[in-house]
Amino acid sequence: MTYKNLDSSSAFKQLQAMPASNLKHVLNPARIKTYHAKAGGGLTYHYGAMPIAEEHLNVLQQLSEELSLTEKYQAVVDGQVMNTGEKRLVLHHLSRGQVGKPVSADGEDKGAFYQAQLQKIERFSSQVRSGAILGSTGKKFSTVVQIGIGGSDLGPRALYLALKGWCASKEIELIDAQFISNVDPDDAQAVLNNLDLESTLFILVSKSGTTLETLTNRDLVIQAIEASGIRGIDPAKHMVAVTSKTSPLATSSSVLESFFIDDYIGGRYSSTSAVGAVVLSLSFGFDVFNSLLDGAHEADVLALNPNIKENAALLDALLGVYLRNVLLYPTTAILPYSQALSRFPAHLQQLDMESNGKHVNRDGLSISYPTGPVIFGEPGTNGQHSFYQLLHQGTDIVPLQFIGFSESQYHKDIVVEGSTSQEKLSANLVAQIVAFALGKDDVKPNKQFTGNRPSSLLSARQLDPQALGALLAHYENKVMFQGFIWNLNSFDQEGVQLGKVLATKVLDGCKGDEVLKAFSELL
Ligand SMILES: O=P(O)(O)OC[C@H]1O[C@H](O)[C@H](O)[C@@H](O)[C@@H]1O
Repeated sequence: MTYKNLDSSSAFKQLQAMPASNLKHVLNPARIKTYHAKAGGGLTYHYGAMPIAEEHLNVLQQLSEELSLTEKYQAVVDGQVMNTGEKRLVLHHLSRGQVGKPVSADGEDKGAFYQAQLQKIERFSSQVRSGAILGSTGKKFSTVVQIGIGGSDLGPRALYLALKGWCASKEIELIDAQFISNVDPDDAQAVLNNLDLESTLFILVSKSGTTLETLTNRDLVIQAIEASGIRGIDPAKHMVAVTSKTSPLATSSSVLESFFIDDYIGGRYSSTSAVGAVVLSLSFGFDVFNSLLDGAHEADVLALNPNIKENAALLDALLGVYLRNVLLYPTTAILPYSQALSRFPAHLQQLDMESNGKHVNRDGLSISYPTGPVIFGEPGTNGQHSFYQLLHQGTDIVPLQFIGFSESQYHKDIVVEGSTSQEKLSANLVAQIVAFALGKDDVKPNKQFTGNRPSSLLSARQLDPQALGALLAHYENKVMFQGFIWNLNSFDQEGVQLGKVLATKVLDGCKGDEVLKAFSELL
């Protein structure tokens, strides 16, 4: 298996020498019907509006082989140490099914460990949902509140919002979930204001068990419960923990129950582990969460295929690198035409930018080509009335990743002027792809659309648990493959440490650091 920097790849040099296809000339119905690949969970990845032709795809296939991309993925799922910075295995795929060989570490079978945690979560969540486990004053739990930040917040929150409507439409009994993440006390207070504490279960989630924001919010919540004056209420009976066995939280006796993850699942990859399992199983029931795992596993299996035309995540990764490293586009927008995916772009921001926002390769050596793009996004059509102006006519070209579904979740809709709202939503999505690709001439310069602006589309019939699981895994695998292409270690995040260290110094009175002191006096 070869590890080398992208700029030493002969396929990459070949790609750089090839002119891009102009979408204004190549986009046609036949191409749209041909350029797609299955992405699992009923999802399809469409790449007809990418500025490439068969020649580019052939060279991208060579690039994939030259850089041993699927072999590296195989090494991940077989349990090799692929997080080189922290010398750890990378096992998030195993949290939703076995893709490679059985993996043992720390003297245990890791697949069995994740399964055992899932079984424990299944039991606990069904006992809470049935009322077999009650709050300390005898009330049934009707709300759960996840306290966590980063990967312990963004993914689970995005998935909760994504499935709430689908579950309601299936008449699945919902336990409402809320989230506290920011150390800004107003975040916790805004959630606490509307809670009936007697029927609330808090889920304290921190893999490390040391994150300042999360521990502070835990204390804030405990104090609020103690100060509530509710007779007989016991904070310990209203809190569960999700953490790693080695964390300081693991031995805490002040929780009702603990669920475990381990150091081999990074925070931003932890939505399919206990980090997402507890809140989603409590809210929707374990079966819904299990279907999400099935969709993710299906996408993981597809991602092993060495044929890039049959491997949506790999192809998306390669096309993304083409846009970033050959055409030198610095950003990517995530545009879900689904209100339920309102927090999905925020999750992808962490997933992508914390994984691949790196300037040294996996061996710690400087690299001289661009790596991860800036990721941002909002649901359509809202974004159309906001930042799409720049996307259509700005001086930077921003590659676009559309996500869309032909059916709504609730199936409640109205016909106005001959079309349903869902049809209007889909029509807008299609219109945008074509407008970006083909543009429009006009005698007035300010009304001209230059076009040739690339996009892709991930689509499915409906945003259901399988499609959502596959969507999540698609992006995790895309980011992983891009990390391999850039020769990065995508699984550590040293870039977030400096700010944490300096914030501690500020809290300690800056200890001789004049600049920190000067700034801290401003607030
Ligand atoms: O789950 P925790 O250990 O509390 O970590 C929460 C988050 O904080 C860190 O600063 C990392 O940048 C994130 O990757 C992580 O997800």
